[in-house]
Amino acid sequence: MAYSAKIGPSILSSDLSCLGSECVRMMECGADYLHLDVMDGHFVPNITFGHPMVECLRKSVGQDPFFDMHMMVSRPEQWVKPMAAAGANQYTFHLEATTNPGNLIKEIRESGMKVGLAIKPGTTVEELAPWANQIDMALVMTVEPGFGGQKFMEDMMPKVSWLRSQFPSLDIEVDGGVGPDSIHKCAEAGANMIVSGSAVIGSDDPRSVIALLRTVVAEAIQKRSLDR
Ligand SMILES: O=C(CO)[C@@H](O)[C@H](O)COP(=O)(O)O
Ligand SMILES: [Fe+2]
Repeated sequence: MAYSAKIGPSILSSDLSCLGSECVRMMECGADYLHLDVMDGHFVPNITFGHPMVECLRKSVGQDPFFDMHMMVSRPEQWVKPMAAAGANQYTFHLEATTNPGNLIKEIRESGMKVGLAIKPGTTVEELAPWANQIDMALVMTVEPGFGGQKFMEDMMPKVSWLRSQFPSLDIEVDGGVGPDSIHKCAEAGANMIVSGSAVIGSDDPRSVIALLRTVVAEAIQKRSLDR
Protein backbone atom coordinates (compact mmCIF):
# COMPACT_ATOMS: atom_id res chain seq x y z
CA MET A 1 0.00 0.00 0.00
CA ALA A 2 1.95 3.01 -1.29
CA TYR A 3 -0.32 5.82 -0.25
CA SER A 4 -0.48 7.73 3.04
CA ALA A 5 -2.81 10.18 4.79
CA LYS A 6 -2.25 13.76 3.70
CA ILE A 7 -4.17 16.87 4.62
CA GLY A 8 -4.24 19.88 2.28
CA PRO A 9 -5.99 23.02 3.45
CA SER A 10 -7.80 24.93 0.71
CA ILE A 11 -6.57 28.46 1.14
CA LEU A 12 -9.62 29.79 -0.76
CA SER A 13 -11.32 30.12 2.63
CA SER A 14 -8.57 32.30 4.11
CA ASP A 15 -8.15 36.07 4.19
CA LEU A 16 -7.02 36.51 0.59
CA SER A 17 -5.22 39.75 1.40
CA CYS A 18 -2.78 37.71 3.53
CA LEU A 19 -2.36 34.66 1.32
CA GLY A 20 1.38 34.26 1.86
CA SER A 21 1.18 34.33 5.65
CA GLU A 22 -1.93 32.12 5.61
CA CYS A 23 -0.02 29.49 3.60
CA VAL A 24 2.87 29.65 6.07
CA ARG A 25 0.42 29.41 9.00
CA MET A 26 -1.22 26.29 7.53
CA MET A 27 2.15 24.59 7.04
CA GLU A 28 3.12 25.48 10.62
CA CYS A 29 -0.16 23.94 11.77
CA GLY A 30 0.84 20.62 10.22
CA ALA A 31 -0.58 20.72 6.68
CA ASP A 32 1.01 18.16 4.35
CA TYR A 33 0.35 20.24 1.25
CA LEU A 34 -1.55 23.30 0.06
CA HIS A 35 -4.58 23.05 -2.23
CA LEU A 36 -4.83 26.13 -4.46
CA ASP A 37 -8.17 26.67 -6.22
CA VAL A 38 -7.91 28.35 -9.61
CA MET A 39 -11.29 29.46 -11.03
CA ASP A 40 -11.77 31.26 -14.33
CA GLY A 41 -15.39 32.48 -14.12
CA HIS A 42 -16.26 30.24 -17.07
CA PHE A 43 -15.82 26.59 -16.04
CA VAL A 44 -17.22 27.65 -12.67
CA PRO A 45 -19.20 30.79 -11.74
CA ASN A 46 -16.42 32.33 -9.65
CA ILE A 47 -12.98 33.88 -10.20
CA THR A 48 -9.97 33.46 -7.95
CA PHE A 49 -6.37 33.82 -9.14
CA GLY A 50 -3.90 32.55 -11.72
CA HIS A 51 -0.21 31.80 -12.19
CA PRO A 52 1.08 35.30 -11.27
CA MET A 53 -0.32 34.80 -7.77
CA VAL A 54 1.20 31.31 -7.58
CA GLU A 55 4.58 32.71 -8.55
CA CYS A 56 4.36 35.30 -5.74
CA LEU A 57 3.25 32.66 -3.26
CA ARG A 58 6.13 30.38 -4.19
CA LYS A 59 8.60 33.23 -3.61
CA SER A 60 6.94 34.05 -0.33
CA VAL A 61 6.70 30.53 1.17
CA GLY A 62 9.87 28.97 -0.26
CA GLN A 63 10.41 25.70 -2.15
CA ASP A 64 9.05 23.27 0.42
CA PRO A 65 5.25 23.42 0.43
CA PHE A 66 3.68 21.15 -2.19
CA PHE A 67 1.25 23.17 -4.34
CA ASP A 68 -1.70 21.09 -5.58
CA MET A 69 -3.32 23.26 -8.24
CA HIS A 70 -7.05 22.57 -8.58
CA MET A 71 -7.64 23.97 -12.06
CA MET A 72 -11.33 24.82 -12.40
CA VAL A 73 -10.80 26.34 -15.83
CA SER A 74 -12.25 25.77 -19.28
CA ARG A 75 -8.98 25.47 -21.17
CA PRO A 76 -6.62 23.63 -18.83
CA GLU A 77 -4.08 23.13 -21.67
CA GLN A 78 -3.43 26.87 -21.65
CA TRP A 79 -1.98 27.10 -18.16
CA VAL A 80 0.31 24.05 -17.90
CA LYS A 81 3.58 25.78 -18.75
CA PRO A 82 2.82 29.04 -16.86
CA MET A 83 1.86 27.09 -13.74
CA ALA A 84 4.97 24.91 -13.93
CA ALA A 85 7.13 28.03 -14.28
CA ALA A 86 5.32 29.66 -11.36
CA GLY A 87 6.26 26.77 -9.05
CA ALA A 88 3.23 24.45 -9.07
CA ASN A 89 3.94 20.83 -8.09
CA GLN A 90 0.76 19.10 -9.20
CA TYR A 91 -1.68 20.13 -11.92
CA THR A 92 -5.17 18.79 -11.27
CA PHE A 93 -7.45 19.38 -14.26
CA HIS A 94 -11.11 18.53 -14.75
CA LEU A 95 -12.03 15.69 -17.07
CA GLU A 96 -15.08 17.71 -18.15
CA ALA A 97 -12.86 20.55 -19.39
CA THR A 98 -10.86 18.76 -22.07
CA THR A 99 -11.44 16.64 -25.15
CA ASN A 100 -7.94 15.14 -25.04
CA PRO A 101 -7.01 14.04 -21.50
CA GLY A 102 -4.19 11.81 -22.76
CA ASN A 103 -2.35 14.65 -24.41
CA LEU A 104 -2.85 16.93 -21.42
CA ILE A 105 -1.47 14.28 -19.05
CA LYS A 106 1.62 14.04 -21.27
CA GLU A 107 2.08 17.83 -21.35
CA ILE A 108 1.79 18.11 -17.57
CA ARG A 109 4.41 15.39 -17.07
CA GLU A 110 6.75 16.95 -19.61
CA SER A 111 6.46 20.21 -17.66
CA GLY A 112 7.75 18.41 -14.57
CA MET A 113 4.54 18.40 -12.52
CA LYS A 114 2.51 15.55 -11.06
CA VAL A 115 -0.88 14.87 -12.65
CA GLY A 116 -4.25 15.08 -10.93
CA LEU A 117 -7.55 14.32 -12.63
CA ALA A 118 -10.79 15.70 -11.13
CA ILE A 119 -14.42 14.81 -11.70
CA LYS A 120 -17.48 16.90 -10.84
CA PRO A 121 -20.39 15.27 -8.97
CA GLY A 122 -22.28 14.58 -12.23
CA THR A 123 -19.38 12.72 -13.87
CA THR A 124 -19.13 8.98 -13.37
CA VAL A 125 -16.05 7.31 -12.06
CA GLU A 126 -16.09 4.94 -15.04
CA GLU A 127 -15.28 7.97 -17.22
CA LEU A 128 -12.16 8.60 -15.14
CA ALA A 129 -11.08 4.96 -14.95
CA PRO A 130 -9.37 4.71 -18.39
CA TRP A 131 -6.87 7.37 -17.26
CA ALA A 132 -6.28 6.12 -13.72
CA ASN A 133 -3.08 4.24 -14.53
CA GLN A 134 -1.54 7.35 -16.09
CA ILE A 135 -2.21 9.83 -13.28
CA ASP A 136 -0.82 10.42 -9.78
CA MET A 137 -4.08 11.41 -8.15
CA ALA A 138 -7.83 11.21 -8.75
CA LEU A 139 -9.96 13.99 -7.26
CA VAL A 140 -13.57 13.13 -6.48
CA MET A 141 -15.45 16.40 -5.93
CA THR A 142 -17.84 16.26 -3.00
CA VAL A 143 -19.52 19.57 -3.88
CA GLU A 144 -20.25 21.31 -7.17
CA PRO A 145 -16.99 23.18 -7.82
CA GLY A 146 -16.99 26.95 -7.51
CA PHE A 147 -17.29 27.90 -3.87
CA GLY A 148 -16.00 27.00 -0.43
CA GLY A 149 -18.30 26.37 2.50
CA GLN A 150 -20.81 24.06 0.78
CA LYS A 151 -22.43 20.91 2.17
CA PHE A 152 -20.55 17.61 1.79
CA MET A 153 -22.18 15.21 -0.73
CA GLU A 154 -22.06 11.82 0.93
CA ASP A 155 -23.49 10.20 -2.19
CA MET A 156 -20.07 10.65 -3.86
CA MET A 157 -18.53 8.05 -1.53
CA PRO A 158 -19.33 5.04 -3.77
CA LYS A 159 -17.08 6.63 -6.40
CA VAL A 160 -14.22 6.74 -3.90
CA SER A 161 -14.83 3.13 -2.76
CA TRP A 162 -14.90 1.90 -6.33
CA LEU A 163 -11.68 3.72 -7.24
CA ARG A 164 -9.94 2.36 -4.13
CA SER A 165 -11.03 -1.19 -4.98
CA GLN A 166 -9.82 -0.92 -8.58
CA PHE A 167 -6.66 1.12 -8.01
CA PRO A 168 -5.25 0.15 -4.58
CA SER A 169 -2.15 2.39 -4.78
CA LEU A 170 -3.67 5.50 -6.32
CA ASP A 171 -3.78 8.76 -4.40
CA ILE A 172 -7.49 9.61 -4.07
CA GLU A 173 -8.46 13.12 -3.01
CA VAL A 174 -11.81 14.43 -1.82
CA ASP A 175 -12.68 18.12 -1.92
CA GLY A 176 -15.73 20.03 -0.73
CA GLY A 177 -17.41 20.21 2.66
CA VAL A 178 -14.84 17.91 4.27
CA GLY A 179 -14.19 18.39 7.99
CA PRO A 180 -14.52 16.57 11.32
CA ASP A 181 -18.19 15.71 10.58
CA SER A 182 -17.56 14.06 7.21
CA ILE A 183 -14.00 12.74 7.45
CA HIS A 184 -15.03 9.27 8.68
CA LYS A 185 -17.07 8.65 5.52
CA CYS A 186 -14.17 9.77 3.30
CA ALA A 187 -11.64 7.66 5.19
CA GLU A 188 -13.83 4.54 5.20
CA ALA A 189 -14.41 4.88 1.46
CA GLY A 190 -10.65 4.98 0.86
CA ALA A 191 -9.71 8.62 0.29
CA ASN A 192 -6.19 9.47 1.47
CA MET A 193 -5.70 13.08 0.32
CA ILE A 194 -8.07 15.35 2.14
CA VAL A 195 -8.83 18.91 1.11
CA SER A 196 -10.46 20.98 3.80
CA GLY A 197 -11.18 24.68 3.52
CA SER A 198 -13.64 26.27 5.90
CA ALA A 199 -13.38 23.51 8.53
CA VAL A 200 -9.64 24.09 8.92
CA ILE A 201 -9.20 27.77 8.13
CA GLY A 202 -12.36 28.82 9.98
CA SER A 203 -11.34 26.94 13.12
CA ASP A 204 -9.85 28.61 16.20
CA ASP A 205 -7.50 25.64 16.36
CA PRO A 206 -6.51 24.57 12.83
CA ARG A 207 -3.64 22.45 14.16
CA SER A 208 -6.06 20.19 16.06
CA VAL A 209 -8.45 19.91 13.11
CA ILE A 210 -5.61 18.94 10.75
CA ALA A 211 -4.32 16.37 13.28
CA LEU A 212 -7.81 14.91 13.74
CA LEU A 213 -8.40 14.58 9.99
CA ARG A 214 -5.03 12.89 9.53
CA THR A 215 -5.56 10.46 12.41
CA VAL A 216 -8.95 9.31 11.09
CA VAL A 217 -7.54 8.71 7.60
CA ALA A 218 -4.35 7.02 8.85
CA GLU A 219 -6.39 4.64 11.02
CA ALA A 220 -8.61 3.70 8.08
CA ILE A 221 -5.54 3.03 5.92
CA GLN A 222 -4.05 0.83 8.61
CA LYS A 223 -7.31 -1.06 9.03
CA ARG A 224 -7.50 -1.66 5.29
CA SER A 225 -3.96 -3.03 5.22
CA LEU A 226 -4.72 -5.43 8.11
CA ASP A 227 -7.94 -6.61 6.40
CA ARG A 228 -6.12 -7.55 3.18
O1 LIG B 1 -12.58 23.36 -5.04
C1 LIG B 1 -13.24 23.76 -4.11
C2 LIG B 1 -14.54 24.43 -4.36
O2 LIG B 1 -14.79 24.46 -5.70
C3 LIG B 1 -12.73 23.52 -2.76
O3 LIG B 1 -11.35 23.34 -2.71
C4 LIG B 1 -13.28 24.32 -1.62
O4 LIG B 1 -12.74 25.60 -1.60
C5 LIG B 1 -13.04 23.64 -0.30
O5 LIG B 1 -13.61 24.39 0.71
P1 LIG B 1 -14.61 23.73 1.79
O6 LIG B 1 -15.75 23.11 1.03
O7 LIG B 1 -13.80 22.70 2.52
O8 LIG B 1 -15.02 24.89 2.63
FE1 LIG C 1 -10.58 22.61 -4.70
